[in-house]
Amino acid sequence: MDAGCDMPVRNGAKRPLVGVIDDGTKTVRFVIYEAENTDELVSYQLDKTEVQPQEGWSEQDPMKILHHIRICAENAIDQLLELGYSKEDIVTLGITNQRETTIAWDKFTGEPLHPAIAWNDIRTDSTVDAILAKIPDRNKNYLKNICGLPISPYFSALKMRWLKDNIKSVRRASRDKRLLFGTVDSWIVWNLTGGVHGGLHITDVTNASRTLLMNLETLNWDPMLCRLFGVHRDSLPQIRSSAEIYGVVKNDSILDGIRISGILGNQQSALVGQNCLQAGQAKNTYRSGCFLLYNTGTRRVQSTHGLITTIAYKLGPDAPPVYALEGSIAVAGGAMKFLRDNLHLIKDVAQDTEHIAGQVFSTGDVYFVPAFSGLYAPYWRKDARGIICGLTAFTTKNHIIRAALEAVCFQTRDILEAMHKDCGMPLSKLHVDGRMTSNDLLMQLQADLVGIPVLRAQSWDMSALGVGVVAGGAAGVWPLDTFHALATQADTFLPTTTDDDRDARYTKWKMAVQRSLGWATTKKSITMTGQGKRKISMVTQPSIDTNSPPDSRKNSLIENHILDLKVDKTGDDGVNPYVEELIQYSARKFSIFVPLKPRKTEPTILDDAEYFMSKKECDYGMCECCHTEKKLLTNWESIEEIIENDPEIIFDCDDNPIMVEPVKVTEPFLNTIGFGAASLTKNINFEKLPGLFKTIYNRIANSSPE
Ligand SMILES: Nc1ncnc2c1ncn2[C@@H]1O[C@H](COP(=O)(O)OP(=O)(O)O)[C@@H](O)[C@H]1O
Ligand SMILES: O=P(O)(O)OC[C@H](O)CO
Repeated sequence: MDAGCDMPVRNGAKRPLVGVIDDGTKTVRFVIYEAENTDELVSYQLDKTEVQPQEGWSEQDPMKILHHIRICAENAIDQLLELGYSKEDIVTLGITNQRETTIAWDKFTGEPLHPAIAWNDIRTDSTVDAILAKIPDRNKNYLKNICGLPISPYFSALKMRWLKDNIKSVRRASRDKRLLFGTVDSWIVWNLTGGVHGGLHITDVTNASRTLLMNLETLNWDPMLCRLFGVHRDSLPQIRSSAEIYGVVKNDSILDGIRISGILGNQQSALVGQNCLQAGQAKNTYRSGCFLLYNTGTRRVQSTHGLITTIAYKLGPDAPPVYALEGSIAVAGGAMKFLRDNLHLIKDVAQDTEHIAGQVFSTGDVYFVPAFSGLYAPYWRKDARGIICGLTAFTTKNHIIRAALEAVCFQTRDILEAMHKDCGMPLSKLHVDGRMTSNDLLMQLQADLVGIPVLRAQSWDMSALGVGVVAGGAAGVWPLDTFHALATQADTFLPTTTDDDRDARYTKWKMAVQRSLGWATTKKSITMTGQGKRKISMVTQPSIDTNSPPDSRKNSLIENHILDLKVDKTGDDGVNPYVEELIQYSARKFSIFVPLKPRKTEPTILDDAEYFMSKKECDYGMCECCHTEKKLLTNWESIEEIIENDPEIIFDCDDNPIMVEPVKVTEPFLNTIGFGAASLTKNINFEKLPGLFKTIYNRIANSSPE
């Protein structure tokens, strides 16, 4: 803090103020604290609108996030004025945010290139499969010793990769070196600190550790991971510590001129807010999701039981990183919103859940596994889907709502069991926070179902407090040891069940989880996704039989026909309009996967990196692919093989999609064409080709230049 500042006087105390921006999945808040006082002075909150354009997709409007922050800050500061403070009394700002949610924007215009892809969006399901296909044993934990995370749609690298694969403006921005990627903290800081006029493109270690791209040892972007996921380091933010003065707000908002000195992902922030600053301390935060973090100090513990290793905090550029083991639960409070908005079983989450669920003494043996977007820790099963089981004619909505509350508690037990196995020591008490913890029934159920005391924090919002302390510390107004010395007051809920009771119930929960697994097939048939109609509508000049059903992949093999795969860079800005169409409608199903080098028998991660280096992301002329003639090779033998591998769309080194085009043949049903050095011919039996593929073939064939 600047010495000699004239600080506000309230109740005889002279304390500077710390403002906190808290961008959650469903809400945005602005909170103001007096330094060294853990009670909120004022706060203002707005709900967000989540957009779900397709099943499994979850998007947010990046501009609205900024707008909401602005409104929340203005309203909170209005309240401040009423208390006799002024805006100038806020000496610094901290930012805490939903993690993993990914935004791509244009460095020169500041425009988002796509809505933010939220952390719980599972559109990258098949991207995950494409990556896993090239990893030994399809081992989703293969990268864990580098970045601490399993390969899952949850993490940002998959979302970045999806954006590059699917969104033309993102590819173009990448080609023109205008692309910036970031988690929400980066987006907020860049905009607050000037945006196109020199905004800081930074993130903190805790957020970076959620991308799948940061090396936990070096605390920097890992070159191999960047190549593997096809993300260029130039588009990534600089990784900074969680507590330092990064810069000053430079925009026309009410926050203009205030320093920013703390950034923490919201779960790490809650760990700090709960004062879990010693190795061995843990907290569980119940919000839209639920996240249990266990501080392992400067030791990086690698879980063998489905937990992830993450950075807890790094309190200054020269401070050592502190690590945590995390158990992530995708759906906690989110299940309550589902009961309200989708099933209409309740009207008001806060008032109704406790009241209605409290009218019955048990769930009547009903179990609700809210695996809406798969299951995270410790299962990491993206193929799981939600189930409610054990229904009888006796079941009422009371039982179902109670089962939804219990689901959070059982999932917490799953995590505690894994943590116990990893750390060897069971937790003797559970510190909890988050808005859901205002539900007393939930708290009692939690204690009963895990069998240890549950200690509820005095204030539900530990996420805002955590980064408030950290930002205040970096600005010199909130020494961490003062905070550390504070005993956090808490309500305690003691278990009232026997071990046998709770183990019997837990066994039943595990049975329910088993039933939820494997529900989502990776490749849904066109009928299931409702895409069939849309795809067939692109048929304009069918010249090969298109009557076979579009999803009849089983009969799709043909011999004796030929496709030559080569690059086409015609059309304005280098993108062939048919390629666009392919991308939009069909290419994800039928484009061709193209390793430049023959595959070795045992693929390794380095092969994969090499592949992406050469095809997906090149260093603007420095890599192999720039010298390669743009005709494509594949060693796949059949259309089925292509479909089975669900290949990605292919890009050249300028990030333009590469055309998959049939060769101009004089004899239409030529038997065999050999493999040339720079082109591939494939033998395909058109009799068995699926209708959709024929349509694409014809479309391209008819458009081929003479
Ligand atoms: N009394 C309550 N009982 C059960 N769930 C609640 C209660 N109050 C809020 N919730 C749930 O907790 C979540 C609130 O989280 P919030 O702090 O607004 O989250 P986020 O940061 O995830 O946007 C919502 O999903 C809501 O359904
Ligand atoms: O918005 P929350 O509080 O559910 O937090 C989301 C997490 O940060 C996702 O990892």
